[in-house]
Amino acid sequence: MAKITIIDDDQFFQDLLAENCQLMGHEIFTAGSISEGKVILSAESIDLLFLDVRLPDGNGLDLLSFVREIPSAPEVIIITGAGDLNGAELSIKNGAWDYLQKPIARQEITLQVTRALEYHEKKQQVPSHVSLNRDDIVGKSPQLCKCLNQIAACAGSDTTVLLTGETGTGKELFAQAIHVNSNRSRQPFIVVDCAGLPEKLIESILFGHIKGAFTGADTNQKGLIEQADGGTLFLDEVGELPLESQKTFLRVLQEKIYRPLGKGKEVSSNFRLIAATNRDLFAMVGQNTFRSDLFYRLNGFNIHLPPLRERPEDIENLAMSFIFSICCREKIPVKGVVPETLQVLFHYSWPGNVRELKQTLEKAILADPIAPVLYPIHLPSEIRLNHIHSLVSRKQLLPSDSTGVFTGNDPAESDILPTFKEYRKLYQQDMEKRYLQRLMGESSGNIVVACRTSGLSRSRLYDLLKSHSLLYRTVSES
Ligand SMILES: Nc1ncnc2c1ncn2[C@@H]1O[C@H](COP(=O)(O)OP(=O)(O)OP(=O)(O)O)[C@@H](O)[C@H]1O
Repeated sequence: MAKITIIDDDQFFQDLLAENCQLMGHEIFTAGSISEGKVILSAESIDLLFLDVRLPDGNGLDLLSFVREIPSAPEVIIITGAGDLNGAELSIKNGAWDYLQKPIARQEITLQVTRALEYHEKKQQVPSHVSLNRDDIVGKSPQLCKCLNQIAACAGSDTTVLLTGETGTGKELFAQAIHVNSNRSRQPFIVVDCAGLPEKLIESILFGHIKGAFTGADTNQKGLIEQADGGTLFLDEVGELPLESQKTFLRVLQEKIYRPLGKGKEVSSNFRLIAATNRDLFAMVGQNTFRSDLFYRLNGFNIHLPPLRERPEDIENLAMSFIFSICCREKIPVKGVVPETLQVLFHYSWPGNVRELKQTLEKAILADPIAPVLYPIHLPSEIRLNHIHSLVSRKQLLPSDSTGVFTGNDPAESDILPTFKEYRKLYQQDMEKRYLQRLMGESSGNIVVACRTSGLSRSRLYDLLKSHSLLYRTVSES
């Protein structure tokens, strides 16, 4: 049994949430304001906090810094009304577990409580907890959390870090996060693109030169190694370095001294080294295409970033975050997404990983900037076709259950394409049924509340419930 606090001044919602969590076997503490909430949070060892944004004595998000200092480190689920999305996004970046927008279905509450408490329990088992500024890193799959914990463990030291993983998994993003979380964060983060270094100019680019060192050297030029002094040197795509250039790197990485071209004496630079590659450096050492001494110099602390297909739980969060940031950048209203679109994204294997997901959403949004919602039709055809093929191969072809209600499999994917009218009817029935289920759940069966929320007359609502065979114990008082 976990301890859950609900801070919300909406009595109806507070009761609904409390009842739901009690049924799950948890102990509930409720508060209607920030000040009442603080009293509970100080007195009890709380595991999960539901926090409303608009509270009578201030903005709920202001409580987050207080919550961060609580020894039990509760998970926080932000409750928002329409229009609070900005603050909610910010709270996620500040470590909140998730945010839910009212009205919220019971199933959604149950799922979030289960997941957040599972995560909280696992987190308690990690012996030392190091706080981490995760910046723009989105995702909460166990695989990603493991990498974040590794960052937290190594950021504070000067250990050399080797980031490995397929293209687009976020190696550069993680390298930046290590820098930002280190005590060098106020100093430069210098990227060396090892794949694009012209072999002939490599020494000049890395070590710099003084005026007159060679024809065309008209001024003194600082090299990347000097620029990284005091900060972090990030060797991106280090596996692409030709053997000859590897030798040039080795000495400066080992001894941190170098000689700018044309200069008589050597100079030193104090940098922290991070490298990244999508190649298997160990195998390359075996094939004599990568120097073993350089490999062991780089491989101080290895963080392997898993491909997106191995952590599909992150797809939805990444997609929502990208849609939000792309729409803000384009100065267009933030688009909604239908579950079918997420399903297509979910079933794709993303060989280009997070970068490909981001570019796909960029294309989808820009293809129809004024559409308020992203439908599967907005996605590139190869990704949609991939989804259709996977549906077909799983033989999910039958559209209806015994009541004739569309059950979630798309009839357009079945062997026989239905007429447009049939297709629309199946979809409409499914939508109606889902809406009514949620409506009645959130109204706790109160027919007056359900009519007010839905805008339906009492007789129309009864007719609809009957036609969908939805039997509810209804309450009539207002
Ligand atoms: N967990 C994440 N959260 C948010 N954005 C991410 C995440 N992972 C990757 N990205 C984004 O995906 C894109 C690719 O990431 P990045 O350049 O760090 O990948 P990479 O592994 O270094 O790729 P490459 O090997 O091709 O250089 C960037 O726009 C980055 O911001």
